[in-house]
Amino acid sequence: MHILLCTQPRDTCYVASAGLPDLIYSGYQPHAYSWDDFPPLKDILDAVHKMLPGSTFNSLLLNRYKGGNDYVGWHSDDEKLYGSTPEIASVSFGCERDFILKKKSGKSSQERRSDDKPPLKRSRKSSQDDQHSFMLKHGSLLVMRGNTQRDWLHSVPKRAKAETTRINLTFRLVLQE
Ligand SMILES: O=C(O)CCC(=O)C(=O)O
Ligand SMILES: [Fe+2]
Repeated sequence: MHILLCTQPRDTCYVASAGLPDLIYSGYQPHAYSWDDFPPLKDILDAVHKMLPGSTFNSLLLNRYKGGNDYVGWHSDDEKLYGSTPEIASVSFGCERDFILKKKSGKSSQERRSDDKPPLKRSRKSSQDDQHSFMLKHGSLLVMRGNTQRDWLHSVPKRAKAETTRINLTFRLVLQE
């Protein structure tokens, strides 16, 4: 008998308002907990709504990185249920970790240029504009919106020096039909 264990390289938990369509990402379909199960998370949601007037979030994907071996690989949060221009508010607590944004291939600032540079020059390795790194500190709020998920990948790579736990909360809006 073959047993296939699919585990993520960090701990996750999903919280969502009642009645939303199920979240399925990278082959996972997490159980949706209720906000009432976690009053402190509801308080943080209220604080985020106050910080970002005009934005609405109704779900939360929580990540726990227990140390530098825990990570999230390159991905974009472009699931259909978030619509074409998802807004994601990401709050971090605990150990500082690097958060890296990398432009998707075909979207690089050089490839997109419509000037008449020779093809050889144009196909050189991606420019510095195509990757950005942010150190996400305890208590920080990072917002991704617009075409970020369409045009960019992001990751939190392994870091040998990160010894303590980091908790990250990504608030999202699941659209309803
Ligand atoms: O931990 C982070 O800062 C990012 C988490 C993330 O990208 C995600 O939950 O989709
Ligand atoms: Fe993400």
